Amino acid sequence: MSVSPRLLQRQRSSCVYSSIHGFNQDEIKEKLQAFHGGSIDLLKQDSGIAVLTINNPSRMNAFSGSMMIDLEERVSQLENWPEGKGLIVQGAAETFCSGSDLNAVRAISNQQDGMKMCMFMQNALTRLLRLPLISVALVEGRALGGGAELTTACDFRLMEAGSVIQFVHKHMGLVPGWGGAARLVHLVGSQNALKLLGGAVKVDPELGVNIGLVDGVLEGHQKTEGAAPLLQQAENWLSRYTKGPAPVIQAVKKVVLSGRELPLSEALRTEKDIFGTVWGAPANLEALASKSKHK
Ligand SMILES: CCCC(=O)SCCNC(=O)CCNC(=O)[C@H](O)C(C)(C)COP(=O)(O)OP(=O)(O)OC[C@H]1O[C@@H](n2cnc3c(N)ncnc32)[C@H](O)[C@@H]1OP(=O)(O)O
Repeated sequence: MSVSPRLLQRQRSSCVYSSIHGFNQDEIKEKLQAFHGGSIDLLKQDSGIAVLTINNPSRMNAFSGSMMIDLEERVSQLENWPEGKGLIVQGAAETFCSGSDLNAVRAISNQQDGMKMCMFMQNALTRLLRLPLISVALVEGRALGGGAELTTACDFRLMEAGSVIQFVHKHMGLVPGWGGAARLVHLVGSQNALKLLGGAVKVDPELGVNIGLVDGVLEGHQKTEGAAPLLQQAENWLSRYTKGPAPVIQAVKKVVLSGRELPLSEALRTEKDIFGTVWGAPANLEALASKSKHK
């Protein structure tokens, strides 16, 4: 698939690492490709809500090398989706993700490869978080290690009753490397982040809600009679934020993102630019026309 120069430029500006940091994406992709298995599947729906599925059930949806490459490609597709409004990230076969595939980790356990994989995944997950879509991680079963980090690359987290998010890195002699620690501190504050990482705490839905990591708890559809399928519950939850025209929803995400990531003056200037894309645009004119009392 050929990528347009504008899209390439947008991708680069969303990345943390580029050639000036000694990062060569093609080189690490070649290495990761050797560790195959599983896939990352993308379904773009007419509703403007896409579903991204981490699919490697025989390994509890652990990330193989080829799945890391898949993820980056799916993010590229989502960056180039003008009709998009929302995104749900889920795991296949009733569990979320057990982190990186330990077989692949063993094979690239040298310092150099580890750093390259780390930069590749930080770039991919930063681009995921910076998509102009409102995103939700739907946690069913377990989100462990890199799987827990992946949940923090979404705007919101929903947990099924009985599910667990656990930063198990300490047990592996590691710390998060996919950007999960930095994002966790933003989400729950440094005190709570230190507790979760230092204690490799099992976060259940109740604890998750209490510390502000989790935004909603869904009924387990297999345990609760009459409960809707989890994905349906997640789509219903998300739809309150994605109702309306795509350019407006994307603008909402962009102003919040710039407020979150940029120094105030820069965020204000960015907000002005984004405001300029919706002011006088069709949705704005239609809304004005419907207010007949104020003509
Ligand atoms: C910067 C990123 C850092 C990281 O992500 S490091 C990786 C962190 N993740 C982990 O340490 C999780 C390791 N897995 C486990 O603790 C357990 O498998 C887990 C997820 C609690 C499930 O336990 P059980 O329900 O008892 O099932 P099980 O152990 O028999 O697992 C079923 C099959 O899945 C495999 N699996 C699970 N997690 C994996 C992983 N991360 N990499 C590779 N394979 C993995 C496991 O080996 C087993 O396979 P098999 O049936 O024995 O062939």
